[in-house]
Order: sequence, then C-alpha cells, then structure tokens
Amino acid sequence: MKHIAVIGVGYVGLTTAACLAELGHHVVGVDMDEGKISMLRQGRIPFSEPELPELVERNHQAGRLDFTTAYPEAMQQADMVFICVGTPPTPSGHADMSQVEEAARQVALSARHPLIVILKSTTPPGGNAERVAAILASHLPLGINAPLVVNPEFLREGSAVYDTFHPDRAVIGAWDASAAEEVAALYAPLRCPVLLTDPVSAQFTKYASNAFLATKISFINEISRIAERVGANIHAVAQGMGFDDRIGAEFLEAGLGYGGSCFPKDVLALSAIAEQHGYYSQFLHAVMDINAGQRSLTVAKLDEALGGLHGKRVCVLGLAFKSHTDDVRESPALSVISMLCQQGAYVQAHDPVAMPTAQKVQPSHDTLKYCPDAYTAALGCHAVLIATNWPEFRSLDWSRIHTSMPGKVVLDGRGLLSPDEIRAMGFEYLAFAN
Ligand SMILES: NC(=O)C1=CN([C@@H]2O[C@H](COP(=O)(O)OP(=O)(O)OC[C@H]3O[C@@H](n4cnc5c(N)ncnc54)[C@H](O)[C@@H]3O)[C@@H](O)[C@H]2O)C=CC1
Ligand SMILES: O=C(O)[C@H]1O[C@H](OP(=O)(O)OP(=O)(O)OC[C@H]2O[C@@H](n3ccc(=O)[nH]c3=O)[C@H](O)[C@@H]2O)[C@H](O)[C@@H](O)[C@@H]1O
Repeated sequence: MKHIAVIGVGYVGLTTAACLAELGHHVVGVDMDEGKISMLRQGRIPFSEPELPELVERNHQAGRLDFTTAYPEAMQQADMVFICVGTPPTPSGHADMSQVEEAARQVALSARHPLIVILKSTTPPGGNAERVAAILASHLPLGINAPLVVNPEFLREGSAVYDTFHPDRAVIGAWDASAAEEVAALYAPLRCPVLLTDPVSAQFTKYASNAFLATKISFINEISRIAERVGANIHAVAQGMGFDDRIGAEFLEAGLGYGGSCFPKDVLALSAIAEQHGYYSQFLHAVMDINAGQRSLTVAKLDEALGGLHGKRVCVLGLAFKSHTDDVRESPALSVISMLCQQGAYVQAHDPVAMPTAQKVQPSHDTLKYCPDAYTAALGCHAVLIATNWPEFRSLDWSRIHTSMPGKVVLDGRGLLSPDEIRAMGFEYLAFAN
C-alpha cells in the first residue's frame, strides 16, 4: 500500500485517484478549485462519468480517499504524487504548461521526505519534462530527492473507470530506473503490458497515439466523402476494412468528426511541435482540415435538404463531444449549432447529461432553446440532427417524433439509427455515405 497524492481532480485526476484507492492505496486528491473539493467532500462528483460516483463514495467511506485544497496536507505522507492538471492549448497551438509547472512548484515546496513525482498530464516532448524536473529540483528542501516519471494517460471519457482498470498498456518514461520500477509496480494488479522508456519517448507516444486515432477518424471521413460520390455504403466499407487485424475495427465511424478536450488540442500541439523544430506536417494539417470540414458538411447537408436554413427549425440531439459525458469542450455539436444559428435557423437542443455544461458555454438565446427531453426538442422541427451516439436516441419513439414534426428530415451524424426503419416511417434519412 502506498500513500499517493493526486494533483488536479478533473476527469483524469479524479478517476486516477478513485481507481488507485480501489486498488488499496491511500489517496488524497488536491485541487485549487475550492468548489470542486467541497463538492467531493460532500460526496458529490463535479462532472458526469459512469461508475465514478460509486467508486469515489465507496473509497471515501472506507477512508482510503480524501480531498483537500492544501498541498501540505496531501503531501504529509505521500510517497508518490501524480500530476493530473490541465494542459490546454495556447493561441499558438502549443500546450500551456503553466498549470503543470505551478503544480510541480507547489509539490516541491510542500515535500518533507523523498517521493516520486509522476507526470500524467499530456505534455509535449522537447524540454518540458526537463523543465518540470528542474522546477522540482530548485524548490525541494535541501537533501530531499524527487525523481520525475512521465506516465501519460490513455483513458477515454465516458468509459474512464473501465479504461483505467483495463488499460491496453502503461507507458513509463524515466531517467531513474528504480523510480520507473516503482511506478510499474502500481500497474502490476492490472496485468497490462508495461513499456519502460525515456521521458521524451513516453511523452511522444501519447501525442502519436492520439494523432493516429484522430487520423483514423479523418481517414474514414475522407473515404466517406468519396464513398458518397460513388454510391458505396460507408458502414459496410468500415466493417469490411475492420475485419483485417492490421486495420482494426475501432475508430472507423464516419460522421461529425472528433471533438473533445484532447484530439483537437493534441493534434494541433503535435503540428506546432513539428513546426517549432522546422518541419511543417502537411499530414497533420490534412487530418485537422478534414475534421473541421465535417462540421460544415453537416450544415451544408441540412441546408440542401431543407432548401435553405433561414427560418427553419432544427432539433439537435446530443451536445457533448460524445455520449456518456457532460464534457462540451470542442464539441462538434456546439459548433454546428453556432453555424446553424448564424445562418438563420432556430435550434431546439437536448442532451441526456450535458445540458448544464452546454448552457454555460452557449447560453440559450432567441434562436437557441434547450429542451428537457428529445420529444420536446423535436416538436415543430423541420429536421433532426443526431450529434452524439447516445444509445437512448436509438430507442426513442420515432413515429411519435415523426407526427410532431412539420418537416421529415433526419440527419444521422453518428450512424446511430437503422436507415431502413427510419425511412419506413416516412422520414428522409440522411447520413454520411449511407
Ligand atoms: N480528459 C481526458 O479524457 C484525458 C485527459 N488527458 C490529459 O490529462 C490532463 C488533465 O485533463 P483533464 O482531467 O481533462 O483536465 P480537467 O480540466 O478536467 O482537470 C484539471 C484540474 O486541475 C486543477 N488544477 C489546475 N491547476 C492546478 C494546480 N496548480 N493545483 C491543483 N489543481 C490544479 C483544475 O482546477 C482542474 O480541476 C491534460 O493534460 C489532458 O490532456 C489525458 C488522457 C485523457
Ligand atoms: O488523450 C485523451 O484525452 C484521450 O482522447 C481520446 O478519448 P476521448 O477524447 O475521451 O474520446 P474518444 O472516444 O476517443 O472520442 C473522441 C472523439 O472522436 C469521435 N469519434 C470517435 C470514434 C470514431 O470512430 N469516430 C469519431 O468521430 C467521438 O465522437 C469524439 O468526438 C482517446 O480515445 C483516449 O485514448 C485518450 O486518452
């Protein structure tokens, strides 16, 4: 059993803290956001993530998981510290390292005995790990050692707890071999492959992995544009491709494209890193351009189907960047809603969990209304856009929706519905090469 401090209790930090506690460690989560910490102390979770509330509550009750805003309190017994703070994009596309650097400074100032500092936040290679190690070294009390280990995170929102307990691998990059072994030991109960490498390669592996997954999505979206022109069905094509183990069946869903707090920022940061090193990556720019293009293509499809958007009423189902989360960072749904409103359409939107977060960043106005359920959102509309693949959208009473809509267009932006069933009800079913 280890004493562990987790700095930053957002999507990654809270999941990491709760899962480590479930594995039997004693964990204290630290955040500068007093609101988040006081919610957690009352047993409430600041965001929506399946399985996490139960896990946090169980471990909090068992005395293995606590929360504080005070670094010294969390650091009192810690022999390991995970840094899980944000690395959002700066205007130039580079990752903003200021939260990580401040966390490292606070950790070092509060350290009273030797410990291992584990960098879980996604941080760009090219001097950043070295800088964090230097910040630690210059702020630690004399005689105290705190080796840095880079251990990037690969969980997905919406299945964060499952992913943490079933990782495909752990990547551990360190200059200090014994610190790397201690971090590897934390993963032993999870029985996953562990790659021990240097810090820069560990950092780069994270960016390369996200860029590859984003590439798969942009690839299938590019193929869907061509498939549409030649009359091929993209789902059949993706399925046929996916049977080949070298290709793999996952991340071949054509549609609105990727969003979220990571693919957009990490692909952009990787291209910025390349440019900083004198290399323009045409490839990464194509991935980003295709992704942005899917959003305008969605609006263009609705425009064509409705004979213009001005004055038309569009129901948007799904507001977060994917299902099973309330995270609206870089949400394709929200950017399509903005474009629809700009072109004079009225939007009626609904999401099973992301209404409060969406309303915060895009408050309702004359032409944008948030609705308590999918049926109210569809009422009086000319078209429905499925923007995230919530399974419950599939099981809606679509004939009830059909009756309540003056227009009959359904644009399935996530390939969620059965085209034959929807067409049989009298809808005009549109998708991306379907
Ligand atoms: N969200 C995801 O699915 C994944 C995120 N990542 C990476 O993990 C990192 C964290 O991401 P999220 O959890 O999404 O971020 P988040 O924004 O949800 O959480 C970050 C937390 O850190 C806190 N914080 C910031 N500065 C602090 C400081 N100096 N001291 C204490 N707390 C501080 C913030 O108040 C916030 O609660 C990022 O680098 C991200 O790229 C990696 C894999 C998955
Ligand atoms: O670094 C990160 O933050 C994380 O980014 C992604 O996880 P996440 O963004 O939570 O969610 P994904 O399931 O990857 O979906 C990302 C976006 O791609 C879209 N997507 C996904 C798959 C697909 O086939 N098509 C597609 O358009 C989703 O709708 C969503 O908007 C990665 O999958 C994680 O491995 C990684 O740890």
